[in-house]
Amino acid sequence: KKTSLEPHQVEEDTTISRFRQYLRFNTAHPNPNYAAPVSFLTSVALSIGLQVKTFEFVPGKPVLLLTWKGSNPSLPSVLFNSHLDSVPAEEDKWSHPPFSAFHSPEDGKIYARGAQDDKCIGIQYLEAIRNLKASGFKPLRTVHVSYVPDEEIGGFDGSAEFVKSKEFEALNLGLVLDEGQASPTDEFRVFYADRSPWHLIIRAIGAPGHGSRLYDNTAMENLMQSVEIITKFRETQFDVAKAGHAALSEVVSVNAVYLKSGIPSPTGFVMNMQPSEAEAGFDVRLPPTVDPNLMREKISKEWAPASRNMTYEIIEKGPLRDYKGRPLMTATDDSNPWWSVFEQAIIAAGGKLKKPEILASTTDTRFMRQMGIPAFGFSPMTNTPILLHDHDEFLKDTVFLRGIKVYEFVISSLSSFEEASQQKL
Ligand code: MET
Ligand SMILES: [Zn+2]
Ligand SMILES: [Zn+2]
Repeated sequence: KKTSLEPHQVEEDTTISRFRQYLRFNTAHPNPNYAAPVSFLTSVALSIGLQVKTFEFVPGKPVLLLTWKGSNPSLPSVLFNSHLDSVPAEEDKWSHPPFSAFHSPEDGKIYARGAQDDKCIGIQYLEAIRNLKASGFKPLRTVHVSYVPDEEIGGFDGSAEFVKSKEFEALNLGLVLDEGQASPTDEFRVFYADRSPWHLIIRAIGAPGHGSRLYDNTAMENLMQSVEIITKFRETQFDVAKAGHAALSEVVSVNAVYLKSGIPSPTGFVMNMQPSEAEAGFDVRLPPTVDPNLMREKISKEWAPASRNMTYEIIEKGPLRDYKGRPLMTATDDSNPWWSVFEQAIIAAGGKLKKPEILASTTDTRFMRQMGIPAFGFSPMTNTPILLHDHDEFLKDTVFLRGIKVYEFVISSLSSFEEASQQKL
């Protein structure tokens, strides 16, 4: 096979075909197909010679666990996690159907919902293990690979159940790797914390009346005042980041995702009636450094004050603190011996590593960190635009294949790490 050509210019690699096969399962919410990808991954895992177990902590929501036993299984093991599910895609706004995994012969881009988030790593883990096995490598520590459901809707029936199980405890984990985010530059990105999501719903009520009247305290007026206050807060946070005082992931983000009011009519809305109820929904993300109680206070006093006939609901999507009450952060200094092993593995793979970051979005690592297990977020995608949850999500074949090489270094280094004393967390 000619190696001077880019992968998309030669007959398609079987590795790429497996990636595309995995991408073609429609795992989008609200009805993700879990059975088919789990059976596909199972057969790939068996062909590599991994042990396979499936758990259903919640019926119909499988957790697939693959195991490559180490020569010293009494040492804490390493887990490589990814999620099976995807967010939906607005198909008519995509250049190629989101579950077709179109592979462009021109530039090697593979288009699919999940190409970056996060089916790439799900296949890369397996291909890296396949290659390591073929090279004769034997891990010292046991390596586990897990595929979990429902991450995109909060992970409550997935990782949250998994980490509470006796099966999870029996894994005796020393370290977890999970998804990260693409890097637009040639530096790899690694994440030591996530922001925690809150779904905030604010509701206003007010006197209804004729659409022509000017009077005080309508539901819409109450709601829109709050929207203005929240927009100002959003600006202050954004300005801190724009001024370079913090990364975007180090401030609180609040983004309106819906506004709901009006009295429906067959042609739209009744226009000459002022509605008596109005509601807005926001995606709020809190960095681990922020005090959630101060945010709660702000919401109740400024964003949805009872004095303006407002109520609110905060739906906390997961834990904010670990089992000892500490913010969910993994150390990236000498206090965490895994850190330098990981860092060295990237360097050995010929990669450059950006300073560790807080992830702007949220992953299942918060459930692992909650248990006191160190976890890094990492998806080896350099020179790639950040397209998670966007239209035309893609990953270039060459980037995907390089990621497998990177994981060969990462998996072999982490699983060979000898240090006997375990990090005390
Ligand atoms: C609703 S929990 C968060 C799930 C998803 N990974 C996100 O960051 O949006
Ligand atoms: Zn993801
Ligand atoms: Zn996602």
